[in-house]
Amino acid sequence: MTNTAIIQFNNVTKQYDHDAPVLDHVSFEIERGKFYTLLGPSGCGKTTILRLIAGFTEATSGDIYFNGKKINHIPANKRQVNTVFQDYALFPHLNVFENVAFGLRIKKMKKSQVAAKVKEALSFVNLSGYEDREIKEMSGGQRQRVAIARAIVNEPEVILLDEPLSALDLKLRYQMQYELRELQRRLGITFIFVTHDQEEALAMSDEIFVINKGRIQQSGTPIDIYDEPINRFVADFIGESNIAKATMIDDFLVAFGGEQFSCVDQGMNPNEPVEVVIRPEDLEITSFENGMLQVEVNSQLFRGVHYEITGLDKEGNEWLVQSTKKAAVGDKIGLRFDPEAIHVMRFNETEEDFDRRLDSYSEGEADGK
Ligand SMILES: Nc1ncnc2c1ncn2[C@@H]1O[C@H](COP(=O)(O)OP(=O)(O)OP(=O)(O)O)[C@@H](O)[C@H]1O
Repeated sequence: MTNTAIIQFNNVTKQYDHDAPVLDHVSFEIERGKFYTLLGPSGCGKTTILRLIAGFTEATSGDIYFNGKKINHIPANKRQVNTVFQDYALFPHLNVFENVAFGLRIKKMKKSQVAAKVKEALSFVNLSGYEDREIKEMSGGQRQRVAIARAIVNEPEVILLDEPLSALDLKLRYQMQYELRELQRRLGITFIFVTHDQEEALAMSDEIFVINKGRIQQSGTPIDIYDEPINRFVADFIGESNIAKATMIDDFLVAFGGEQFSCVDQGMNPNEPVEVVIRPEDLEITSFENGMLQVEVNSQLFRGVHYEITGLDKEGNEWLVQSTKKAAVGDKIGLRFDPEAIHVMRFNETEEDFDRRLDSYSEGEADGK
């Protein structure tokens, strides 16, 4: 475990009854003081990870550590963790002050200290002066802030946020994304945020875990995950992508769309079937003759800042391009791209498989193979 790791999952599996596991041998580390996002489609196991960290449920197998100590059987109220729920779970019959003070009162803190801490927490979320308001008199965004104040007032080491922005309209959602990110920076507490919205994850996080079917597919910074998706699921889930079936002819040479291209990837088997990703913004439109790939335009949409054009290559792959250039349906155009824009992926490889593959190369080198 690294020095800064605050939470560690070691081969954690969670299974209900005899169903397939909801989490399947999940291992990861959470470093102190960063903003993490668990990103994945509905039912992939995001909330289950939060519940295991909070102590609302126990792992079927595997170990969970907090600050280096195993916490598998430590009850929720003994953990240095607070949760902000999707529906905020505020007490409707209590005013803002009492909602925030609730946890401190349970701890039997002195009245004067409670008042000072609640005041500070409310000022952190820009709600100073709202102490006496009823919850029903607060807007969605304000309720959200009360829920956050209630979590931070306990001074936890980690705050878990389960889709906390999903009930807000788009404009407020953007504002709260900004506020939450700023708040995390100011407090320096570790935030673990759950969402199924990839844009939200890219905008807010230091680190993202992309999860599918109970397994972490990839973890990394937003830029790593966007630029270097490890498999089709991640490439597809994070932003718009062009994904095509391809053949890795040799190191640095890949074939797709009926042509061969230089690329920066290596270390696969000769003629291994793979998939390639090229982001739409990395494709440039040129004349048919000058195209590295030649396509026939089959759709065009004006999106305000650019046109979104799709075209089919001679193998029938569809390529989406974002361009300020116009092209009409039926036009034959060429596409150009840099070798770095081509990203080669092995079929269904997850991060763990990838790491194992890298290890096996270095072991091979050490053996002199
Ligand atoms: N108490 C339970 N008993 C049986 N199955 C459960 C239980 N809780 C969750 N599950 C199942 O575990 C799977 C993962 O659920 P989880 O809530 O972790 O997903 P999620 O990624 O947070 O989804 P969402 O975005 O829809 O909240 C789902 O298939 C769900 O039906």
